[in-house]
Amino acid sequence: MTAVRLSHPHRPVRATIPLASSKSESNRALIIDALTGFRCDLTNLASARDTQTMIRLLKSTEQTADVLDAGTTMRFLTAYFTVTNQQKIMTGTARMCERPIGILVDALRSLGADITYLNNEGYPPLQLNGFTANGNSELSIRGDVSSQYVSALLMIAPLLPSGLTINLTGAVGSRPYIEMTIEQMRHFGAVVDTDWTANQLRVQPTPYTPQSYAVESDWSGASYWYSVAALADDDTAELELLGLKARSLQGDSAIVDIMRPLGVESTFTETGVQLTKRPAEPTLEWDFTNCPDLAQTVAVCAAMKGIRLTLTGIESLKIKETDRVAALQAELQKLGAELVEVETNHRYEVRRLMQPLETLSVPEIDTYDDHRMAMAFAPVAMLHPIVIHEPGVVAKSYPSFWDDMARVVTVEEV
Ligand SMILES: O=C(O)C1=C[C@@H](OP(=O)(O)O)[C@@H](O)[C@H](O)C1
Ligand SMILES: C=C(OP(=O)(O)O)C(=O)O
Repeated sequence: MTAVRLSHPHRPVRATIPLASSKSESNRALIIDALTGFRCDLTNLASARDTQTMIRLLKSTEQTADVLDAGTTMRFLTAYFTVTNQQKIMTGTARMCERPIGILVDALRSLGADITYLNNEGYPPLQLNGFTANGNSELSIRGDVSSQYVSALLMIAPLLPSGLTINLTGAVGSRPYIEMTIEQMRHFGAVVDTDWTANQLRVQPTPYTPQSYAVESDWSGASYWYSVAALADDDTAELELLGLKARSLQGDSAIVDIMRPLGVESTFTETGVQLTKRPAEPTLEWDFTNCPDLAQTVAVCAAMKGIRLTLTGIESLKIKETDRVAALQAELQKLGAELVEVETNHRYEVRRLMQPLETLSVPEIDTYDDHRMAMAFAPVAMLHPIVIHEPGVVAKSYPSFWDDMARVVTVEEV
């Protein structure tokens, strides 16, 4: 399928959305399960390609582990194969080989890993040549590039002879993902102390104990439904999102607070969360340091509602599945909007050019091999027909996205 055309919101806008399970929770649970010798009972694991790839590679006896475009799978498996002394070649898509990994490799080397770069220094592909713990039990690591390096080190730390103390230097981005890792580790019996004033994390050499674990629905995937509700031109719109909890390990549950001023009220029920409409506010400023995966959803939604949005904390978007800042800049223009850097200290604004929607032709959105570009722009269909190219990209995190979308709009292959 090369494109889908989305149009004609169903009236009234009323639907129950099954959602996908969280790939972030799934991939952590799978690594920890592997470190217990596969003795845990994991339920509701994600159907996301990133998680299915993790499952496949954990079981594979092949020497090359191709993670495709899955960042967590690359970073977590690099640490896992290292600590379990498996000699592997770690590789992925062309884009994965442009996503930095040197900070994690340096940290693993400082613990006794023998790792070589097969192509460019600091980037996959990597060759893992073996591991002999050298007794080092403390390291410092930058916290402002990717939290996935920190999560990867934390999860293997209970297996190190003296545990591990991690000192995070500089600003810490995506901290809720580090906290998710720690909470899941504790669930499986790890002993982790945190001192967030000193940005120090201490893991004792206490082995994991096998437990059961049920993965929650994915809050990042839920964000697209918040945008659908915000853009619905129907004050009675009601969406029920299944399997989400008010007390979540996922930092992207911040979408509840972000979307209130954009016109969406959340009510938690026994089965998930109910979205209803409320009046929107004319401006919003949000720091996405803790929830970078929400930035695209909120930028497109604000652009379509004519809300002036100021975004900070989006620097890490440049090293994700694509340069998401550049991709947003190019594609928002097709909606008569723009994303501009207003100050050099990474402060951006989304501005909607006051072009009436009716005068837009049907925008054709390019997706840059990025699932979140496809899903962030899809809710535009609540107000104006839209074509999304390469819709298959959603498989990375939310393979059933278009089936769920067909519950609220007409989805046609074109
Ligand atoms: O640990 C995780 O599960 C993730 C951490 C975040 O990455 P960064 O830490 O690189 O920002 C996020 O963008 C990614 O989708 C998933
Ligand atoms: C950035 C993402 O994933 P990863 O870094 O795990 O590839 C994402 O899912 O938006």
